[in-house]
Parts: sequence; structure tokens; C-alpha cells
Amino acid sequence: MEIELLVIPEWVITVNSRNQVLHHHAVAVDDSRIVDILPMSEAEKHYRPRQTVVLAQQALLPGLVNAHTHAAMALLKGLADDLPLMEWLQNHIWPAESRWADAQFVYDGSRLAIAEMIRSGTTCFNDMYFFPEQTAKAVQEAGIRACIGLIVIDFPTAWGTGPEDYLQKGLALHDQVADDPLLTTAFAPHAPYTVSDDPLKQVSHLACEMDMPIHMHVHETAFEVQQALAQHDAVPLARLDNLGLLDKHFLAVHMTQLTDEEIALLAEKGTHVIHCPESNLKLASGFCPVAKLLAAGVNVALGTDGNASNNDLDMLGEMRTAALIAKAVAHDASVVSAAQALRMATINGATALGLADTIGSLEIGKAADMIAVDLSALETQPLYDPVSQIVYCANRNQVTHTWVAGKALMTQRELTTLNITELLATAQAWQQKIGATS
Ligand SMILES: CSC[C@H]1O[C@@H](n2cnc3c(O)ncnc32)[C@H](O)[C@@H]1O
Ligand SMILES: [Zn+2]
Repeated sequence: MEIELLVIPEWVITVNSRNQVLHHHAVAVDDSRIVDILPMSEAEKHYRPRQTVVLAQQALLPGLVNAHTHAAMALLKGLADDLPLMEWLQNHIWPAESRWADAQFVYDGSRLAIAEMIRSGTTCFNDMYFFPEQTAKAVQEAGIRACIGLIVIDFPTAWGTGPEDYLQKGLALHDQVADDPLLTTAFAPHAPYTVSDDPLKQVSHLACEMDMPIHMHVHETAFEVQQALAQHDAVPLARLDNLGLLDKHFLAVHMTQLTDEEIALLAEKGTHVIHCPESNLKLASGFCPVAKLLAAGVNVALGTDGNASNNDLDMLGEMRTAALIAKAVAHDASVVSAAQALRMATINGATALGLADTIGSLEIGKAADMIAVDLSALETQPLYDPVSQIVYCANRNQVTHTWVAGKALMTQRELTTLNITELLATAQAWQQKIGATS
């Protein structure tokens, strides 16, 4: 049978329901999908590939899913460090955004972020930012996969005048990208402290009717919870529940403040938690109780947050941080194994975005969103367990290949759809403009 592509790595890390790691197997790809996974010795008998990629000493795994980011913030990387969330946001980031965040900024920043993501093995990201049509354009040109946030926030910005306008523009974008197999959309109300009840009720209604995810920062800090108690006489999670938002469509980002009762509520409602450990550490926001959430049956996925609070978009690093912090928080080294951390960075993100039938694992019928990691370097040798090596040892420069829907976006560390020289020139032009005024 003639096929487009046959990839023959040392290991196939499937992230299927049995976490199978296959040695000396090949992955056959045709028409954007995985059509077979079979022993290497049989592959060449069964298939006549137009291209064969042999990856000796490399592991092939599902592309990483960054379940929470603000791609365009790549242009604000390092602009305001070492600050707590509210001071960072109100005194530095929001003023910078109101000065700079126009359509060109979002397009240029998104391209820079997408290049960083492809180079570090991310094949799908869930975004929340102004001018989402610019992020969508950058995604389409680069060939990566993304869920584009249709933002809602009470105050006016360069992108819109208020909630009605944001929703109208967002719904128009939803219709515009509906036929693109690599793009989906989610409602993205910013946070409980910036979106009032009426737009939240509207989002809840629309998300249910259109079967779309809702992506929101929630319980990021203790301050957020205390302030809401004083203002609304209810913690944000209870307010969102009363407004009807908590169900399987809801992606609650951060969740560093959670009681055991709230964890049980999330499990009962099927709400997803998006854990961003490095952003939480850098802004000193708090610690998400990941082990307790997983034990309660809550789907926990991973995100980097934006480049201005992390400051990288490195999902390999995020996996490692998530596994290490979870152990310290739980006072238990056995929680969040390497295999579990990898699930959080792949299939759990896909599940949160409603894409688990398409991406998140290497299985026959799924889209060929795959990455190769070279484990031959001395830093990852000797090697007893490739999953352990990827989560606890490897760094992002060891990602050699990135495919989305069977198309190579990076081959032997060379980007195929983005030009690094151009991206660097654009980043430096923005640095000069923004740096001159800060
Ligand atoms: C409505 S567009 C997104 C908005 O969110 C801001 N943002 C970035 N990181 C965080 C965070 O960790 N908590 C809250 N808000 C954040 C970003 O700067 C945009 O203004
Ligand atoms: Zn965020």
C-alpha cells in the first residue's frame, strides 16, 4: 500500500490508555492521519512510503498540548519580572498592552511564540488574547494546531468596546475558521474579577448551545478569592457554579486555591483544571493541589501561560516542573509519575479542549501530530526508561522533528514554515520600540 510517510524511531511512546511504549515499531501516516503502528520488521513489507524517516535513538511521541497561553505576549518576554500577579498585571502588563497591543503586535508576537512552540515540541496550543484573528492567521500560515480564545472582558481595549462587542467579533471569527481542521475556538472570559455576571451567563448559554469550551483564569491567587468573598459574598468558583458555568466545557486555569469540597465539586461537574506551575511559581501565586485533583478524578492538563510570566513556552520543562512540584506539595514522591506528567502534557490537554478523538496520543485513526526527541546525548544516557528520560532529563533542544497533521513543521531542528532570521528581526524591532518607552 502506498502511503505518504513512514517514521521509524527507536521507541514509540503512544500515551494510549495502557501507556504503551513500543520498541522498534514504525508509524505509518497517510492523508494527515496515523494509519498503522506496526513492528519495524513488517513495515517495509506492508507499505510503500513516499518518504521514510529513520530516527535511530529517538523517541516518537504525541505532540505536546499547551493548554493555556497568550501567544502574542512573546513580545513582552522579560518586560516585567519578579512581581506578584496584580502588581505585574495592573502596573506593568495592562499599561504595556494598552500602549502596544494592536493587530500587528498580536500577529508578530504570535509568530514568534509559534516558532518557539514548534521548536520545543508543542503541536497544539490553547490561546487567549486580543485580536484573536491575528493569532488565527499566524497559526494558519505556520501550520500548527490551535484553539483560539474568543475573549470577553468588561473593559474596552483596542480590540473591542466591551463584552457585547467582544462576543460579536468572537462569534464572527468562530464562523470564519469553522472549516479549518487545525483551528477550533473557545470562549475565553478573562477572569472572575474582570467579567461581570451578565456576560458570563451569556457565555455559559452559548458554550452549552454550541458545545464549545470555556477557558478562564480562576482562583489564581489567595487575594482573588478573598476579594471576591468581600465583593460578592462568594468565592469565584461558587459564583461561577451559580451562574451555570461549571461543567465538562469549563477549563479552569491555575486553581491554586482549592478546598477538598471544591475539588469534589470539580470532579462531579467534569470541569478541567489547567495547571501552569512555572507561572504560578514566578508570580508567587500559590500551588495547585494536582495530586489531590488527579486522585479525585479531575482531568488536569498543563499550560505555560504567556511568555511574560514564565518566561518560556517550553512544555518539556513545564512537565518536569509539574511532576516535581506535585511531589513537594503532596509530601509524597510517588505522586505524578513521569508517565502521568506526560499524559497531562498530551492527552489530558486534548481532552480538555474536546479534541481527544483527534490528538493527544499516537493511535491509529488520530491525526499525525507527533514529535521526535533525540535521546542519544550524554545528558540522556544511559537510558533505562525513555519516558523518565523525556520528563526528568531531556531539554527542548533535543526535539528534532515536529509534525502537525502529517506535515513536517520542523525537520532536524530546521523550521519549514517560519523564517528565523525574519522572526528575529521583527522581535528586535519591537524590542527597540517598546524598550524606548519603558
Ligand atoms: C483578555 S486577553 C488575556 C489577558 O490576560 C492577561 N494575563 C496574562 N497572564 C495572566 C495571568 O496569569 N492571570 C491573569 N491575566 C493574565 C494578559 O496580559 C491579557 O491582558
Ligand atoms: Zn494566563
